[in-house]
Amino acid sequence: MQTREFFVSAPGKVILHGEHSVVHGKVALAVSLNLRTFLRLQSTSSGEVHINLPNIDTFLSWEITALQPLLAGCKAEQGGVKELDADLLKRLREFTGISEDSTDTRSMAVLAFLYMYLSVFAESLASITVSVWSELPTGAGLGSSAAYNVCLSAALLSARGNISYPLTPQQESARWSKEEMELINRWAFMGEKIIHGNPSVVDNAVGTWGGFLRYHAGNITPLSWVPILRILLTNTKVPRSTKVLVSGVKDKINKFPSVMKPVLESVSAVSCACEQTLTEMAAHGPSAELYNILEELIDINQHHLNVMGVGHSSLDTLCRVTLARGLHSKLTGAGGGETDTSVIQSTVEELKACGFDCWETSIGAPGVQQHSSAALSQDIPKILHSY
Ligand SMILES: Nc1ncnc2c1ncn2[C@@H]1O[C@H](COP(=O)(O)OP(=O)(O)O)[C@@H](O)[C@H]1O
Ligand SMILES: C[C@@](O)(CCOP(=O)(O)O)CC(=O)O
Ligand SMILES: [Mg+2]
Repeated sequence: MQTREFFVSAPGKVILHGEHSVVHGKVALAVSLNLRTFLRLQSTSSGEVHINLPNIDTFLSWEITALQPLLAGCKAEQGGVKELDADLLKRLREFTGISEDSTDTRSMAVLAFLYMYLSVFAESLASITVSVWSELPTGAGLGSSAAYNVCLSAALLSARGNISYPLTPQQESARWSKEEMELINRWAFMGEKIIHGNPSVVDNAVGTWGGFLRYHAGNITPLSWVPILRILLTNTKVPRSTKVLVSGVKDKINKFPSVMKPVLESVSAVSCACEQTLTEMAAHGPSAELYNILEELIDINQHHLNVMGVGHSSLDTLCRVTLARGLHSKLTGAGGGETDTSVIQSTVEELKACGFDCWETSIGAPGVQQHSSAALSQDIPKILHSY
């Protein structure tokens, strides 16, 4: 390992349309958020691996000699990671005592970290300390798991020497090459598989590449012509697990295939209609009529998501409150919408009175990056250094 300490970050995401149906091969439109997860990796000589996850109050360490036996029989990945190593995952579950049906926040984060660390460093386990802190709420549908996995993947692969450290001494932030980012994305997907069970690739793709993406059946197309959308994010703070929701939708499709398949198809059509409307806005300028179409599509999609069984009474409250002020909302894994200025403040106040967290954020942030410590707001290195 060449560098003693370095920092990386990756953004969260909002899915405009296509959550859940994307898992079943349909079109999704997603955009990165200007809310990021930050990771500090430090090489040490302690003979231990430390992970500090202050957002979820988790601080753990292991002796490398205790981890080494878990690798018995494992082949080191030569960069072409495609499938989860089920045997390694099983040994890790036994070692950590994390059962297969666990969706516990801490357990999932620890399992994803240990799996990636052991796989990437299989040839020679290194003493490192990894600290991760995020601006994203955890488990609120904003892709915190993907931002976490993308950061882990980028940092571990760099530290292992599988990809470069792109930052030069003159730079504040830098990105990896296309090939390196593809590798980051593939390893991040392994982490998503551990946390989500059956993820699409959308969240880790947005965390890796950033910007606005169209995703369909393995093909990622960046969209560069999107008009400015103001997104009012609302976190209803109702705890839920993506893994459980995704598997619930699958059960529903299996139980009522002829009812549910047209719903997935319709969501896909909503994504395409939204994409077409955004293209028209970019070509001819936004108009009230086009914004109206975007709003109607949001309402239609939210109804479809309710049909899939991933709604919640708190989301119904949110939609009711915002609609009373002429705003249209849908969940994004769990929440999103679009707006006009004077109405926002009063809507935010009313949503906060319902017990929800609410904030406006910008979209289209860059994907995974390496940063100099000086380039980060002072608070972030301070938080990451304090563990
Ligand atoms: N900052 C973080 N620190 C530690 N673990 C995290 C962090 N952010 C996300 N995670 C992991 O990701 C999980 C949340 O993933 P998920 O249920 O997919 O929700 P979402 O991705 O919408 O936030 C958490 O339970 C935790 O295991
Ligand atoms: C529901 C889904 O479409 C998005 C999940 O997003 P999040 O983890 O809830 O932020 C699942 C997926 O695409 O893997
Ligand atoms: Mg997630």
